[in-house]
Amino acid sequence: MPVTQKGDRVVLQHPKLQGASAEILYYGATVISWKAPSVSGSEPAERLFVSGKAALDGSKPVRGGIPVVFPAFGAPTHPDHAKLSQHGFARNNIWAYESTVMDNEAGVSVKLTLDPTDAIKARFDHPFHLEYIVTLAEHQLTTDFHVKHTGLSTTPPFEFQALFHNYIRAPANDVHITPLKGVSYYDKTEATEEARATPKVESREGVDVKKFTDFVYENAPGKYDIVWPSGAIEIRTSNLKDVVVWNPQQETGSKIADMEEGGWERYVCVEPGYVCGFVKLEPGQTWRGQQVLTVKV
Ligand SMILES: O=P(O)(O)OC[C@H]1O[C@H](O)[C@H](O)[C@@H](O)[C@@H]1O
Repeated sequence: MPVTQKGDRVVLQHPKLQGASAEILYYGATVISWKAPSVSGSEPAERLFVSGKAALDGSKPVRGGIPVVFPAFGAPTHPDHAKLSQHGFARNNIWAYESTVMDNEAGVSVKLTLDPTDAIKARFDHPFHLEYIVTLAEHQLTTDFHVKHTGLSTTPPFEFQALFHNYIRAPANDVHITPLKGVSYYDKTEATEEARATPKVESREGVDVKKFTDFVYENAPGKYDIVWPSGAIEIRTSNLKDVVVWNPQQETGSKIADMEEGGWERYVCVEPGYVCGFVKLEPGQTWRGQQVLTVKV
């Protein structure tokens, strides 16, 4: 069966390619596994990092995979988001499985949804409907995030940020991310609020994460290559103008309670999103953000 619903997750299996699969937890609609073969046709291998200490039981957001960040990135900055926790509520609420959207020789695709609960309304009282479509193809995983304003025409618009927090499994000390040269970014590792709010310009041809990195690139190219000696992943995006590159290295990684020992050496987070400024959604409108992850080697 290409789509199997289990207790806490839905599992996608490629209809033709034995072992190519994806697993999505209902908690947070978090993709916690994506297995894809290399281009040369090797056995499908895990492409995402999930910490061995990650909670998968819904007690806290998953440390790894692809958490969905909505409606606020980081500590909320919008007055309307003041009651929300870091990265918002999409990643720590239970989504509903809606349907299998596609099931053919090319791949398989499912849709999950999230609507306001009383607990969400107490912190973010806006009429919305979220849809998340995850598509598994031979060397690809696509995630589509749709935000709909479901209010009547007289309802005020609402504002949000959105981001796919990809933990890409890769040897962190050997990765390079391109092409970000010349792109402005905010450096969240700076000690003062003023320095964090002052844009810098990326001067490197290929960005590495050999030291603690938490950079928010604004108006980035939208297509990124993450390359290391034995592998490469491409991320193509639509409607996601910014990208965050994060790796805590030992300096801050060792302080993260649910990070496995040395985990920071095994991934790089390359996170496309709309996080500088806010999307403003009018009643009846739907906003769509998409990424396509492709194994290139
Ligand atoms: O620990 P979390 O809430 O999952 O956040 C993990 C990381 O997410 C993003 O990459 C942010 O830019 C980082 O500042 C943050 O540390």
